[in-house]
Parts: sequence; structure tokens; C-alpha cells
Amino acid sequence: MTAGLVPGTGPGQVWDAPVASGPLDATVSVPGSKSLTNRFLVLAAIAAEPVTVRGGLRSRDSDLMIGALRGLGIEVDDSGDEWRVTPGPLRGGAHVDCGLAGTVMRFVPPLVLLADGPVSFDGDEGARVRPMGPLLDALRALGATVEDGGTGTLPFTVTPPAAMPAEVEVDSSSSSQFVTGLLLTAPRLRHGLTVRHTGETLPSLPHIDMTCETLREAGIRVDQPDERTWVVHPGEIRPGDVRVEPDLSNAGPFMAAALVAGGTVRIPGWPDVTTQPGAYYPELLTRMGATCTLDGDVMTVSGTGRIAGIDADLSPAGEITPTIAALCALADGPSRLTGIGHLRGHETDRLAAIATEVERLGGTCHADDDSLTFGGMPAEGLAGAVMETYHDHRMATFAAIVGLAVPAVKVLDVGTTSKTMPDFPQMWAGMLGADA
Ligand SMILES: O=C(O)C1=C[C@@H](OP(=O)(O)O)[C@@H](O)[C@H](O)C1
Ligand SMILES: C=C(OP(=O)(O)O)C(=O)O
Repeated sequence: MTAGLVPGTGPGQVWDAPVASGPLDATVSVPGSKSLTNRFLVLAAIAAEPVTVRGGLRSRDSDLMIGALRGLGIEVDDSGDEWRVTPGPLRGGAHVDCGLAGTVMRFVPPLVLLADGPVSFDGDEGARVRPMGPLLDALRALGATVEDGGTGTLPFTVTPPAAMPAEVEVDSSSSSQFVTGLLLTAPRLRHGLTVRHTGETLPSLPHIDMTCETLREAGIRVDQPDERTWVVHPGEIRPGDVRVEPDLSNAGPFMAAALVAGGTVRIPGWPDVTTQPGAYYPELLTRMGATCTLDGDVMTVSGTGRIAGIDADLSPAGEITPTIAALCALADGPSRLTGIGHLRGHETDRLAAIATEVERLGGTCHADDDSLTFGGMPAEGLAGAVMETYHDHRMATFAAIVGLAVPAVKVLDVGTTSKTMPDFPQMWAGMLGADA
């Protein structure tokens, strides 16, 4: 069943967030990681041999990536559970729809350096305000022609250069995805590429580590002479057959549910070692009152229904902020989340969205340049409302978490979760032991 067929989950509709009627006892298998799926797809497209991707995420963001690569002339067979990507020359003349996917708008334009002609890019209205300028400037510095009407945002057209330098600077303080995009294409450039970050801060470092690991596992040498420089050596990309880890960021709302409702939620397939930012959950949730144990590959999270406030720097793991924020909204005491200014350039301005939605329920939350501060208000003090999701999958799961404890929370456009987790409403109902 698709999300649109569950009552209240169609576009513009309102979904009644279920209230937990008692402690949970659930095992939830989450689909593959968005970040790993889209990295594997990009690398497979420019690999030296066909690549099989197992456990790839089926979602709007990965469908957009597959569409982009097909537009560039790459054959992707995603008809079964195992996808087969057959690399080939990258064709110019394509138009890429980025939707609202940061991974598509930041990972695909550097591929045009390898193409035989110009490629144009556009996306959702909300994508046209997401930061792109530093990456477009880096592509210009590499000799590409970029026409963006002087906006530094989508829509734009990239025309490949005839020759290019082997070093480039980029200010990646508004998104780590600028560095990642350049690194992914780098092994196929004649001399490889040295990428130097020039900004003062750099968010989401684990996601850059994920890029380097993915390249290394595909046989590419990546050196990091200092904290802001990456050297990718030229080479043949040979990922072999790859398996995508479960998306730990998307496991987050289910793990958080154990704290809100009490009881236990188990997440199978938890990797031993991972570069996903969801790896921060066990420590953060423990500080908020949960017990988290990894037994084999099963992460078990148990909670009591009482949540402790937290003071945490989330700059390495900005993506998990909305989930931690939902817990902060329900916590017994105040919380402060810092290092998250760049979230203003995510699917929506997440700092403003979180503060607005917490206040809509009667809680207190203040957003400043780089942080969120919560008054803390156990669920008894909050009142249900129709919550906005701003086309942001993580604002939809934020509202669902709060709705477990606050009666009469209604979620506008919960189907926005299709960006990375199309079956979210059914999975949420399944966790609660109910039908969607
Ligand atoms: O490289 C990636 O796959 C991602 C990097 C991060 O981007 P930012 O550095 O822009 O936050 C993260 O928030 C996003 O969801 C996925
Ligand atoms: C920021 C996110 O996505 P994107 O890849 O579109 O940047 C996210 O999924 O939280």
C-alpha cells in the first residue's frame, strides 16, 4: 500500500497522529540509507564495471537520483530487489529534476565535468532557495561554465570545460554535500582532485567520512593531509556488489518512540561500524533517559515515558535534529541544541519550523542563528493542533513523535515522508500494533 492510500496521507490532507495507548514492544526494520544509496548510485554510474546494489532505498530521493543518471545516459535496472547499474559515457543535453533532494542537486552537477555537453538542473520551489552557490563557484573554478542568472541557486546549467586544474577550494559551511559532490566525481578526473574547504565551520563531517569510505571501498585512494583538505587520486572505481545499510537517521523516530511511550523498540540490521550520523542516537537517547543496547545486529531502545532535557552540539549530525527536537519538546526540563545553523538551508528552514511547531502546541522553543533552546514541557502541558510539515519529511516524523504523547495532533501532508521513507504511516501504525 502506498502512503496516499492510507486515510489522511494524500497531498494536502491531514493525518491523525496515533497516540500510544501503552508501552511499546516492537521490532522495526527500516529501509536502506538515503545517503549510502545515492553515493553508490553516483559511483556506479562512473565505475569501471557494472555494479549491483542490494538493499537500495526506494524513495523519492533515490528515484530522482536514478532519473538523473538515466538522463545522463546510464542504464539503471531497478526492476527487482537488486539493482544493476551499467556505467557508460555521460551524455550532455539532459535536464535533471532535483526535486528537493540535496544529494541530487549537490552530487550530480560535478558529474557534468565528465559529460560531453551541457546539463540543466531545476527542482521543487523549495529547492530553489537551498544553498548551491559555493559548489557552482567551485565548478567555475574548475573551468566549467555555469549559468544561474547570478542567483547562486537552482535552476542552472553546467557546461563541461575542455581542461581543468587539479585543485579547488569550496566553502562548505552551509552544506557538507558540496565537498562530497566534488569528491565523488574526483577519481575520474585526469589528475584526480584536491578539495580544500575554506569556511570557518564544517557541518556533517561523518557524511564526508562516509564519502571517503565509500570511495576507498571502491578502490580509490583518498588522503586527508589536514582537517579541511581531501586528496582524491585518479583511478578506476570498482565498488563490486554493494549492500546498503539501514537508514539509521530514519530509525531515529522509532527509537525516540520508546522514550515517549515507554517500552521497547528494536532495530535489526544495525551496523557494527558506520559513518551514518544516526550512530549518535544511542549516546544521545541514553542521556535523555533511554537504555540502548546492541546485541548482535539488533539495537534495542527502552524508555519509561519520562524524558530528560539535553544540551548537545549536533553539528556532526544535523540530520537527526528534528527527532531529538521532538524529544526536547516533551522533556521534563530545558534543552539546548547547538551547531545547527546550516539547518536553515535544509528541506525548509528547520530552526524556524521546529520553533513554530513547538509553540503551536503550547511549548516554548526559541531559534537563534545556530541553536534551538527548549523550555521543556511534559506532554500533559501541551495541546494537539494541526501541525505543518513544510514539505519536510523530518518535520512530519517530528509531529508523529510528539503525537504519541499529545492527543489530537494532526499532521498536514504526512506523505512528505516519501522523500526517504514512503511507508512511514504504515510502519508507524505497525510499531503501535495497529493497522494504518
Ligand atoms: O551527504 C549526505 O548524504 C548528507 C549530508 C548532510 O547534509 P548537510 O551537510 O547539508 O546537512 C545531511 O544533512 C543530509 O541529509 C545528507
Ligand atoms: C537534509 C536532508 O536531506 P537532503 O539530502 O535533501 O539535504 C535530510 O534528509 O535531513
